[in-house]
Amino acid sequence: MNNSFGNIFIPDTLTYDDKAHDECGIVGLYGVKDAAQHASLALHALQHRGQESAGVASASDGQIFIHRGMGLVSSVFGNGEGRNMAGNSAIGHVRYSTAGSSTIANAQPLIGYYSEGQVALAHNGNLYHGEKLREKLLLSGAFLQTTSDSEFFLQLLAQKQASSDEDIASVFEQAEAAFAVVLLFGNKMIAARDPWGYRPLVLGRMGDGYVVASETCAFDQIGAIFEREVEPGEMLTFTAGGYRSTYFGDRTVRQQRCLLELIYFARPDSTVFGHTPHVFRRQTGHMLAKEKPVDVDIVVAIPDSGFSAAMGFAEELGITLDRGLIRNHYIGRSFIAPGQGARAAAVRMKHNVVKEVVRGKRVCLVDDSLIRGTTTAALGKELRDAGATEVHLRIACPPVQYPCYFGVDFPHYEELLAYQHTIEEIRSILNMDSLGYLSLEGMRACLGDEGMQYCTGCWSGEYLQKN
Ligand SMILES: O=P(O)(O)OC[C@H]1O[C@H](OP(=O)(O)OP(=O)(O)O)[C@H](O)[C@@H]1O
Ligand SMILES: NC(=O)CC[C@H](N)C(=O)O
Ligand code: SF4
Ligand SMILES: [Mg+2]
Repeated sequence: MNNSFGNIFIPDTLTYDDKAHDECGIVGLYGVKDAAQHASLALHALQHRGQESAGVASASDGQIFIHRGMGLVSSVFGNGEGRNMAGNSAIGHVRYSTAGSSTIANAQPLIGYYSEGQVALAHNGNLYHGEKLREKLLLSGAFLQTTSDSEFFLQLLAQKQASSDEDIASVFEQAEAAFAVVLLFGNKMIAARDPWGYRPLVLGRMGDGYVVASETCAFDQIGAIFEREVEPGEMLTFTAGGYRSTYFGDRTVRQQRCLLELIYFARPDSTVFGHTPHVFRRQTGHMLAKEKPVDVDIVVAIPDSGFSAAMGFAEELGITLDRGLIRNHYIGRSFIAPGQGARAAAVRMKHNVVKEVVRGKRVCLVDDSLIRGTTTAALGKELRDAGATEVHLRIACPPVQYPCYFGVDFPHYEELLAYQHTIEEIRSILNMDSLGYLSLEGMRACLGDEGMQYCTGCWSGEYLQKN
C-alpha cells in the first residue's frame, strides 16, 4: 500500500509493516432500490476492515456493472462515480490483502464470465491451502487473472459450469477455510460462510429486500434491520421469490470463529458472532483486573480500541478511568512508516498525552492487544516525560506469538514481540513498571460455554487446519 505522512510519499517498496492488518469487509444487497448506492455507503461503515482498495458490482437485467479502485472508499466513490450503477442487487468489498499483492487486478469484487453468464465475487478470509489450489488450477490449464486466492471461487465455478445450489455448494466444499463470500449473478445472489465460521457474516432486512454484511454496523449505516448471523456452513440463495437456506460441508466440525475479531478488529458497536465487541472487551477488562490487579491512581485507555477493556479494568478495581491519551483521528488505524525515525514520528502523530491528567500520578495503561509493541513503546517514555510517577501496562488478551492463516495479515514471526521475548523482557523493552496479560483461559471464560468454539491460533499456536 502506498502511503503519505504529511508531504512525505512512501512507496510500496519502503513501507514497514507495524502490526496485524485488518481484514476485508463484504456487503451484499438483494431486492433493494439503488443497491449500488447503498453498497458503497455500507462500505464506509466497514472501512476499518480494509483500506487498500474498494469496489462495488451491481446487477441489472442480467448484466453486471462494476466500479473499483485503490484506496479508501471515500476516494474510490468520492466523486459519485460507481454509486449510480443500475440494479436492485449489488455486492461490495474493502480489501486488506492476505494473499496476492495490493494491486488493482486483485481489488474486489472480482468479476468473470463463464458458461452460466457473468458473476462477481467478494471474499473475506484466506484459503489456507490457496497456493496449492492455484497450482492445481494452473496445471489443469486455467488462465489466472489475479494473484489472489479469492479467484479460486470463480475458476472453480467455471470449471464445474456451476448453476444449481448443489453445484455452487460443491465449490465451497473444496475451498475449505476460511471464507465469508457473496456472489452476484445476473439474476441471483449467494452468500456463504465456511463450516468452521472463521469470518463473520450477518443477514438483515431492508424494506422488501435483504442485506448481508461482515458486521452489523453496515446495516446501521443504510437503515437495514439485523435478523441473524449467517450460520457456519450455511449458503443463502437470494432470488426474486425471497431466499432459501441450505448447508454444505461437514456440520460436525469444531467451530473456529476468529476471537481476534472480538478482541480488536470488529467495530465496538457491531454485533459479531452474537456479541457486541464493546461489551465483550469490557468483560475482558474486568477479567484482566481480577487476574493482574495493580495499585495505581488512574487507568488510561490506549485509544481507540483499548477503551472498552480499560473501562472494565477500571470498574473492577474501582479506579478512575481518565483520558490521559488523545488519538489523532486523521492517522489510519494501522499505520506504517519506513525505518525507525519515521515510525517514531508516526507514533507521535497518533497519540498525544494530556499532561494535566497524568502529572504526578501512578498510571496504568490498558490496551486490547500488543502485537509489535510500536504503539506502546513510545507511550511509556511520553507518560514519564509528562510527569507520571509510575507507568504500568495491562493487555486484555494473551501474548500474540503466532501468525494467522485464516484472513488476518500478521507481521512476520520475528516481528511479534511475544515470539521473540519473555514477558519480563517485554516489560523492560517497553519501559513499564509492570506488565500483565489476560490469560488464554481468562479470555475464553469471557465467552462462557462458547469459549471452545473460537479460534485462538495466534495466541496458542493451535490451529484446526494445518499446512
Ligand atoms: O503492538 P502494536 O504493533 O502497536 O499493535 C497493537 C496495537 O494496534 C492496534 O491498534 P490500532 O492503532 O491498529 O487501532 P485502534 O486505533 O483501533 O486501536 C491495537 O488496538 C493495539 O493498540
Ligand atoms: N483480508 C481478507 O479477507 C483478504 C481476502 C483475500 N484473501 C485477498 O487477499 O484479497
Ligand atoms: S489465528 Fe488469530 S487472527 Fe487468525 S483466525 Fe485465529 S484467532 Fe483469528
Ligand atoms: Mg489500538
